[in-house]
Amino acid sequence: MALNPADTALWPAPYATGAVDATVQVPGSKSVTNRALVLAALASEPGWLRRPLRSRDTLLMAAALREMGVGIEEGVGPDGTGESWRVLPAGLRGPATVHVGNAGTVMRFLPPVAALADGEIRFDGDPRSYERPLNGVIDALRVLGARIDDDGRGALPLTVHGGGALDGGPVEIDASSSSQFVSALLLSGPRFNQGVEVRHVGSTLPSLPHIRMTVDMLRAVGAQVDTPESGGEPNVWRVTPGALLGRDLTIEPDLSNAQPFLAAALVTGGKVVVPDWPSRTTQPGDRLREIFTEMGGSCELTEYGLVFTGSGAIHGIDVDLGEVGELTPGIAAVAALADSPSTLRGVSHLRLHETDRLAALTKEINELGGDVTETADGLHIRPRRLHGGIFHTYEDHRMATAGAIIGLAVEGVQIENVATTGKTLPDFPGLWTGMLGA
Ligand SMILES: O=C(O)C1=C[C@@H](OP(=O)(O)O)[C@@H](O)[C@H](O)C1
Ligand SMILES: C=C(OP(=O)(O)O)C(=O)O
Repeated sequence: MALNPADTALWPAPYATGAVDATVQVPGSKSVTNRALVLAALASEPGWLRRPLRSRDTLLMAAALREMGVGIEEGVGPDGTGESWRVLPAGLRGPATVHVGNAGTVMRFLPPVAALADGEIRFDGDPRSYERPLNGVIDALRVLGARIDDDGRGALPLTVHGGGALDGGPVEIDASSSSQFVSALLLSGPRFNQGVEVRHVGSTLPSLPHIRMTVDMLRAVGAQVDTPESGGEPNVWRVTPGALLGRDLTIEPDLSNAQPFLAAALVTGGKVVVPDWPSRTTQPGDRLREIFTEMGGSCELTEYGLVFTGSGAIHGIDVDLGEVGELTPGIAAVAALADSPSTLRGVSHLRLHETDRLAALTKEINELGGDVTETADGLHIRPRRLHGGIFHTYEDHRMATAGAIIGLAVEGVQIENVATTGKTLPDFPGLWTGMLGA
């Protein structure tokens, strides 16, 4: 999936001439879709995913599983919608090549699956995927009995020599650079001969809601999981070996991708409704209800969805985003337009995301006239009057949506490569202009 030259084109971010008032149907969650695909592929019977996200990250996940022998069919489910995938698990096998793009979920969740396959599975991806940490998964899989060839950097590219089964058992990892190391081992854990016991021995552990999402989804397909929250030791997760059920799962809207639309209500003093906002969820984006309320909005969660209203005022915030790191770019964009300074903390691991997000946000907001400084673990943002200019995105979907938020309030912002939003949000420009009534 090489970039095509049009991807580097500039997209004039729409400037809002008034308050937005829109209902935005946000596509399915990347994190839920990619976990559901893995769990369905490892199950002992077929399953359904309804309203799955079809974006670059999830299509790469589906393509990789198909490469390893899993059937994933387009389907019309019992609810009559055509928006379904039917997953038919099969004996996982190589030889196969998996292209991970720059999807953290694909590069981390699939090596354990490949270790269960019969044959050689080669992993490759975008240039940035070579720089993103994978050592936690590679080292752990070796301890658990897998044979992996890599170039010694603990990163892509690599080859997993699947032996058809894996011993499993106890393993220690340092997941301070990505919670996805823990999720990856837990997701395949029920299929390891001895299950798995993952002990995080590093300093901080980011993105805990995403680990809870993994645990919840494992339990929903019949796995037995012991966690620190269920009375176990701190930082230890245990998965018992056993068969997984095929389920019929409707994917929730992606609440992190709802962020730019809620931000639009905040920035323009308008109103945005997101239908089907779940009343209970492990998605980190649910924290936006609290964070964006503190920044000046108000929200009401109804049976229909979330109604979010801006007041016309935008306030700065001092907040630890360690649990919800993927919300940082959108919060930084709103903070740059606020009436007081902000401090975003607990997100040093963002330097190893799609791009170095702390450096990228600092540079791009400052080039529009802002005053952002990087700290050891986050950003200080002092709002200043911004001007138009090019907002570079570094092939990072959340940089592009952050730039679009600023563009609502600042005339003349041009987003480089807005197509990069396709990593998790198909047709972002269409949804954005639709929201603005264009
Ligand atoms: O498991 C997941 O689905 C994710 C976990 C988080 O990763 P990190 O823990 O690496 O930040 C998050 O930032 C990413 O967008 C999705
Ligand atoms: C960090 C992110 O993605 P990934 O799953 O590639 O880690 C993200 O979506 O913000």
